Amino acid sequence: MHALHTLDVALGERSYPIWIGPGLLDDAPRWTTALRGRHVLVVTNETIAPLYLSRVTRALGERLHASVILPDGESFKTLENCGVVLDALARLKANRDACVIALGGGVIGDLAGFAAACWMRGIDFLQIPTTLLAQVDSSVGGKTGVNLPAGKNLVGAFHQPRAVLIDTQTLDTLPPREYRSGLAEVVKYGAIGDPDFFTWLEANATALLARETGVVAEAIARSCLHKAGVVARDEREDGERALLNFGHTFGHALETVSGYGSLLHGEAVAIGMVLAARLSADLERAPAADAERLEHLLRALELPTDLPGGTSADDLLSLMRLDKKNLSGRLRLILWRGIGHADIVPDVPEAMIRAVLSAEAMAPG
Ligand SMILES: NC(=O)c1ccc[n+]([C@@H]2O[C@H](COP(=O)([O-])OP(=O)(O)OC[C@H]3O[C@@H](n4cnc5c(N)ncnc54)[C@H](O)[C@@H]3O)[C@@H](O)[C@H]2O)c1
Ligand SMILES: O=C(O)C(=O)C[C@@H](O)[C@H](O)[C@H](O)COP(=O)(O)O
Ligand SMILES: [Zn+2]
Repeated sequence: MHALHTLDVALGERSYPIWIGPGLLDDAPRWTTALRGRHVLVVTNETIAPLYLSRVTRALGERLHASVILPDGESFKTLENCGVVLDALARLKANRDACVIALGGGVIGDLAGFAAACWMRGIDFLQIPTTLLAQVDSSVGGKTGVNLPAGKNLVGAFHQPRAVLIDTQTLDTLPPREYRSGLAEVVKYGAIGDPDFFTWLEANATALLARETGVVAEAIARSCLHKAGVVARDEREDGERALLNFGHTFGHALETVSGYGSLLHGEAVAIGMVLAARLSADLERAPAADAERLEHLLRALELPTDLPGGTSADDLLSLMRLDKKNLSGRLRLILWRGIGHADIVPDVPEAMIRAVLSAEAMAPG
């Protein structure tokens, strides 16, 4: 057993706790303090509901509550399903002191959080993340939203949760591929800002893959600490927060061309980080050896590092032009100076991006 760990996302009056520990779902006296009013809507999906929903609803006691159980998958992170959640809030007659509980991975967290941001112009929400990816990244920081066919997360709002409850035992039921997908975002924190953490990840790759409890708990806590710090300093991505998008300009384009189906978010980010590192080396901003070290760590964690066969550079570039970091039609990418140091780089020549995509598409295996 590992102790409860509490972190804080410091945002003045809107500060909130991140509770991390095993079995926290059953610690209702702690997490129900985040619920202010009578009405509670739990949003989850058809995979998670049979595993964890009853433990959440049991804790709600006398409150007026209802649940929305969505179909499972990235392709359901849509405006239409946001509407399904809003309709459920209407049926519940939820007032402005109601709370939406997001019980699930990043898809549920982003969508339920966006519905909470929209209902009556913004009500509380509580994040109960059940994937590694959601525990280390998406549940913290208040980026909520949905996809459009034209691109990832193109519609959304910044809306912070009231609290984040990370029950590390929920990872026991998470499929291996989903678990590995979360490791990509963990590697990201080391890659962009914490060389010591990167070295720690290299040393603990086998233990992480084997899901050794203490090592996983430490990876979660260090990731949340990094993200909470960035969010506290730059909540709305006016500067530093954009670094958390390392690998995402490529990654989001890959997810979109794959039709939000074949590649998981973390897998797309892993490939995207390798592309960003190689591009940085091509631009002589970073040592090529660091790109190789990143690739090596991702491979050790059994994550993909190559573009899927048949990916069109033109299709990816066209999607990258709609990335939210771009300004006045100009691409802005997150590149790096090597392990632990990332930068926002405007005006990266498209020919260089095309070259890295084409070299990658032609590489063997
Ligand atoms: N808001 C942010 O800051 C942020 C950050 C990173 C990613 N994201 C978004 O998060 C999404 C990806 O999140 P994800 O990787 O959690 O994917 P996901 O939400 O699709 O969950 C992955 C899979 O695991 C299943 N699952 C969840 N918890 C489980 C459990 N405990 N046991 C068994 N199965 C379980 C889900 O049903 C799903 O099939 C993407 O849409 C991405 O854009 C958002
Ligand atoms: O919290 C952030 O800021 C991030 O960029 C975290 C990313 O891992 C995450 O995938 C996020 O949803 C991407 O944001 P977007 O602004 O590019 O949609
Ligand atoms: Zn991400």
